[in-house]
Amino acid sequence: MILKAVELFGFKSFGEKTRIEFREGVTAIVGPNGCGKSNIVDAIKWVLGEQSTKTLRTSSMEEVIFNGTEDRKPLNVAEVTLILSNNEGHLPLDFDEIAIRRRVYRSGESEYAINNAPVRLRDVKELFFDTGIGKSAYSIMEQGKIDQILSSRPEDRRQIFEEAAGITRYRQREVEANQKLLRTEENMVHVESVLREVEKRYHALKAQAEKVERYRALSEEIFQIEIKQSLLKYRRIEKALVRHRERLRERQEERSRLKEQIHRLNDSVEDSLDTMGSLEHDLARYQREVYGLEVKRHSLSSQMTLLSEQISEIEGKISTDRVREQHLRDRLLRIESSIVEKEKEYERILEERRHIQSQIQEWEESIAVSERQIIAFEQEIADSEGMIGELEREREHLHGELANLTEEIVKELDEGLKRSNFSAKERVSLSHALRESLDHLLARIRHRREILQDFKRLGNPDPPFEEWLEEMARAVEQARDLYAAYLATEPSFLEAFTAPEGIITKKRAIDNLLEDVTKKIQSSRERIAELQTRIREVRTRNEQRRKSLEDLRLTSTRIATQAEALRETVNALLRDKEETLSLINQIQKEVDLSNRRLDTVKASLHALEREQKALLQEEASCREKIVQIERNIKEKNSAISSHENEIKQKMGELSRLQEDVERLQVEVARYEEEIKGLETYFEDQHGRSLREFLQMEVQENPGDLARVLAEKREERRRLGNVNFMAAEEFKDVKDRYEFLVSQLSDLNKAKENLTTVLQEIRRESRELFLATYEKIKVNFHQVFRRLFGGGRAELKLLDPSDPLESGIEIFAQPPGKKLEHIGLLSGGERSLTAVALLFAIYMVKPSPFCILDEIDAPLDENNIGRFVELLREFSERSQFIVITHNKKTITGADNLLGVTMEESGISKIVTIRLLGKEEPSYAEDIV
Ligand SMILES: Nc1ncnc2c1ncn2[C@@H]1O[C@H](COP(=O)(O)OP(=O)(O)OP(=O)(O)O)[C@@H](O)[C@H]1O
Repeated sequence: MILKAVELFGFKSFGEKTRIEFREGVTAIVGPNGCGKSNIVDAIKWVLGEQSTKTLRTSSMEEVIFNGTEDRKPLNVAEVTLILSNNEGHLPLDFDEIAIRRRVYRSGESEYAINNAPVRLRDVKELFFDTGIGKSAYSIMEQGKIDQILSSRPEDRRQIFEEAAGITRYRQREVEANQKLLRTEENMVHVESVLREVEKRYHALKAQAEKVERYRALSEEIFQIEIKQSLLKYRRIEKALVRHRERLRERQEERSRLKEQIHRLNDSVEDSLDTMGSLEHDLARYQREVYGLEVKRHSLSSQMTLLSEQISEIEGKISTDRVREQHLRDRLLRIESSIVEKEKEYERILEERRHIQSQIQEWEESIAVSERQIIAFEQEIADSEGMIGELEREREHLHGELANLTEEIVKELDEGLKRSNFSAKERVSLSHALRESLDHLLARIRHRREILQDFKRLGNPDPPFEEWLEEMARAVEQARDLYAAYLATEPSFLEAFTAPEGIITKKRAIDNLLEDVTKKIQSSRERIAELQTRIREVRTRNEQRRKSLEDLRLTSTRIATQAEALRETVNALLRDKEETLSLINQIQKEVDLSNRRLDTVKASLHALEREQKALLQEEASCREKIVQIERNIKEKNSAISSHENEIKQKMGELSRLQEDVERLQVEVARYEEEIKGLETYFEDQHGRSLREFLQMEVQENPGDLARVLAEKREERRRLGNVNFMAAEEFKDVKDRYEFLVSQLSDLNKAKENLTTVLQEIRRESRELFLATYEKIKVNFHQVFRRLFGGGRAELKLLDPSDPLESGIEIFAQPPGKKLEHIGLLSGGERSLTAVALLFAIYMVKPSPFCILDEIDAPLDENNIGRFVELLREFSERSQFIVITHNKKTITGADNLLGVTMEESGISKIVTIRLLGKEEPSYAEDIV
């Protein structure tokens, strides 16, 4: 984390909006006295939550707002923003850059914001817990702070040690826990005092409530006994009522049953009289029926004889028809087999005809193809003849051109020869001379060879070669001269003749064209002759095809006639078949008809037989019924007289029952009236219905109940006056009392928890503090020796038994001096000692950035050197912003910021980066 920038507006001398950018390493802020350097430090402290006006060097918080100058009006708001880079996550916020802003208005309103979101001062403080940064931490060191470190009160030094130990957070938690503990104890005291009050009332009301309780219990018991007494009476009457009702119901049922029986007997007598009437009527009817049935039976017998004769006649006709039908079926089989035969023959002929037809079609198609071929050949002949005409016209034209060209060649040749003085005579004589010379040379060579052979034969070893060669060379020279003279006679213009664009070349081209044209004419004529031969051939073939076609057509016609005749034969056979089939059908119909008639006649005969049988049965049954009816009439007569006797007896019984029923009805009404009276009395007495308690069981006897009731009533009377409100009041007080007791117990538990937490915090704080303190102690001695070039320094806990409260004493022994309490050191020595302590702390817990405001002022040249060296060393780990007037410190810085007051009373920032290189003179001026 580094401090990237500070933006100020309206803060002290920064009346204009100013942004001060910081970089890593050591930055020196320089400028004349009173130009506003320390105001920058104040601004940073202010944003970090400084509330002390003394530390801010003002008398009130509004004084930090720009007060105006002679030329500028005062402002109403002061605002400072710190911009920190949080790439390494030192601060517990998930942002790479954090902007913390504080604003104060003249009205006194103040506000904080982190990344533009409004926050509380507490949030800002918590953000920097244990980072070494903060209004009272060690990241900002100024003369006042040096004094604080070295002040005579050892307790004041503790804070920076605690910050380095990282126990600020624990301190905060401890304070909070202590506050909570205090609040808990206060609450306990309060709860206890209220509880005491409530407890007194609780006991007083408890006794009254118990009396009310007893009174209510007795009343309830009395009520219960009274219910039981009433229930016993109620049940007694009810029992009698039920018994009487049951008896009444029995008598009524008996009466109904008797009435029913009498009614049934009357009905039965009436039914018997009705039955008698109908029986006599039936008897007469059956006697008439028997007579009728005898007559019917005789007529049926004569009909049945007639039908049997008809059946024999029909059966004879059916057998004759069946013989006829068989004859016809044999004939039909014969006809069908000849139809199949003829159909096959017909199919074969048709197949043959189809075959011939397809042949005819093929011949016709090939004749048509040949005709088209002839037409194509004739067309090609016509085209070739047209082309021959054109070629002949071209040949004629080329002949004309050739004649003209030949004339031109002759003319040009003559002119060329004339121009070149060509002499044919001279050329011929030179060619003769050349030939002669060469012949002469050849003859000489042959001659010398013969001489050489003679020399060899004669054995003369030395022929005159030199002489011969001399002679030969002369002869060759002569021939060469002649040849040169011959070449000189050749006319030079001939070359132009034979050149590619020369006239001879043109002639050759025309010759070639003529040859081409002649060849083309020749080949076209050959093609015409060939085509004519092919046309003749094709026509001859077509003639033969036409003849074959004619034969095929004749055969086809003949086959068609045969097919027609066969079709006729088949049709005749089919007609014959139809006729035979219809005859067979007719016979079958007749047979069916005869069969149906036979069935009908047989059915009629059977029906008559059945009818005859039925008549016999009916006659028998009628006779049986007559006997039965006569017996029934007798029985009915005796039943009627018995029923009439029974009715008389039952009527006597019925009048006795009627008297019983009327008496019981009077009894039941009396018991019902008694129950109603009991219920009304109970309701009047208790305001509740007795019916609510009908299910209740009563074990006791009436005597016991009466005795207990008298006792309970006496006890209740003895209770005297009762405060019925006491019970309700007691309930409220009891709830409150119990609530307070439970609260007190909760508070006790909370107190115990807080005490444990506090012990834990103190234990951890103590361990952390001691570990850090020991490290700082060792570092302090080492850094001191470096800064002083020797000597000794020590830290001491004033009360080692309570390190969290103990003051810290500093002892220092500069080289060559005695170990002394720091109060006795010189100003410079004190500053150097404080710086040593500061760096010793940094070694344990480096603060991410550190601001030193003129802490080098009291140091001499030697000490400044060592201070700057240490500063540079530590700048590897932390960012240092140093306000200084010292040139050595300035020279040791990486960056320079100048503060000026170009306009009186308004601070302005000038950035000077490379001191002594880019703008040395300006830096010097500012310093
Ligand atoms: N509220 C304010 N409005 C305007 N100017 C103010 C206000 N408060 C302080 N100043 C001016 O700020 C200046 C003091 O600035 P500061 O103490 O930062 O100077 P410095 O550069 O640290 O000086 P030195 O080097 O002497 O310590 C004074 O001129 C004072 O008038």
